[in-house]
Amino acid sequence: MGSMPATPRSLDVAPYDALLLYSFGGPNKPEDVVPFLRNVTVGKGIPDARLEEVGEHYYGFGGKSPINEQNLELKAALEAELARRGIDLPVVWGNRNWEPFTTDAIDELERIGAQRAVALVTSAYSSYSGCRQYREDLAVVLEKRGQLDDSGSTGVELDKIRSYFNHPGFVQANLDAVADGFAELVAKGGDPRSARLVFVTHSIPDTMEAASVVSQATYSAQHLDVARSVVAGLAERLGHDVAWDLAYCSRSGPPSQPWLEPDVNDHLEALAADGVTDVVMAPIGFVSDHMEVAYDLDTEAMATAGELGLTAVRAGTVSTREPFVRGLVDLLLERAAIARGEDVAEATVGDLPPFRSVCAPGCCLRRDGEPSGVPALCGSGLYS
Ligand SMILES: CC1=C(CCC(=O)O)c2cc3nc(cc4[nH]c(cc5[nH]c(cc1n2)c(C)c5CCC(=O)O)c(CCC(=O)O)c4C)C(CCC(=O)O)=C3C
Ligand SMILES: [Fe+2]
Repeated sequence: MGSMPATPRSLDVAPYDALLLYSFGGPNKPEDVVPFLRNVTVGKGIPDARLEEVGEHYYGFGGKSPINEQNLELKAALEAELARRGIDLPVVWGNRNWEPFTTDAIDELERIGAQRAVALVTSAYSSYSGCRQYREDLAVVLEKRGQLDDSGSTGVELDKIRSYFNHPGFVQANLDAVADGFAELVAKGGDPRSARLVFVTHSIPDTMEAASVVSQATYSAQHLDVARSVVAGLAERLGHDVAWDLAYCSRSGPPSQPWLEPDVNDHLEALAADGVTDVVMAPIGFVSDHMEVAYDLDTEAMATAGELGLTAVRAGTVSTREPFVRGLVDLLLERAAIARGEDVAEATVGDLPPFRSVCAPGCCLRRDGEPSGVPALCGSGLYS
């Protein structure tokens, strides 16, 4: 992966007095599934048939998503890494769509006396779904609590760590996971030289993809950048090149609405038709093995691969891999230095710049040129 930029030297987290680990949330038991799906889809125009289908995915796993336990593991790993470096900073966990909800997390920040916290969202890429929606939910919840005015929060102040898809820690952890995936393929009797590496991420509507360019490069371009970095590192480790593609999973929305393609199942079919026999799927779009991975990849895409007679392996997500967790703490220190007005080197790998710590006007809207009218924190203005 070439030269790795040095980690920030200062261990100063001022002006922050808490880290908010901010995630999507998921159901813990069957009775949670419908209310959770209602929270996720309010005002989104997702067809009922799709919702029933997604509900079945959750019921198939006992009505419980693995995402909450995975976030607790990440929280524990972050706490351990902070302690290892001698950094004293409480970590508070909250979710947009399930318990502990955003408002619970803000209660907790108030309880511990936090004045200014920094949010780390469990989405590495920038788009409406991975960036602005998190920022909007923070603002809307503060507004409901009567803690928002034109200048932002009147309670605990909240900043955000930049989209970290091209941070060395995230890329390194993905490279390690893909290399492990290739080792598993070999153990299964596959041929790493002829295997196809299929990077996978969550599909989004084409309109959301187009709007995501304001954040410095589109959602798909961000993934291609990570993919190229991982492929370069993998070729070094394996001693030969590997052919690769980017495919998408978890499409929803009406069929009339175009979303990013190819779908991973269609893509596996096309590969098999082309004579490919071995595949490694790498879910670089997700930070842990939550339901999109457990169902859409491990259940559905693996079944497709089986029907096609492919030897297939699903590589791991970054989850609590050491380079990822270390990188997140580096990003926290970087963000703190930026908040203090210091000149910091923002580490990246690949061809794209470090993404902004304070989102630009019009960044990551749902659709191009359509301001939502919904306030959002951590940007250049509450309604920009
Ligand atoms: C880019 C992206 C990420 C990655 C970034 C990030 O991690 O944030 C992500 C993550 C996740 N998506 C998740 C679940 C769902 N996403 C849905 C719907 C949608 N996702 C979208 C995009 C994304 N989603 C979009 C454009 C929609 C259409 C509606 C809308 O415009 O918002 C729906 C509704 C039903 C359906 O349509 O599938 C569900 C249930 C879970 C929880 C999994 C668990 O429980 O383990 C997680 C981590
Ligand atoms: Fe989603």
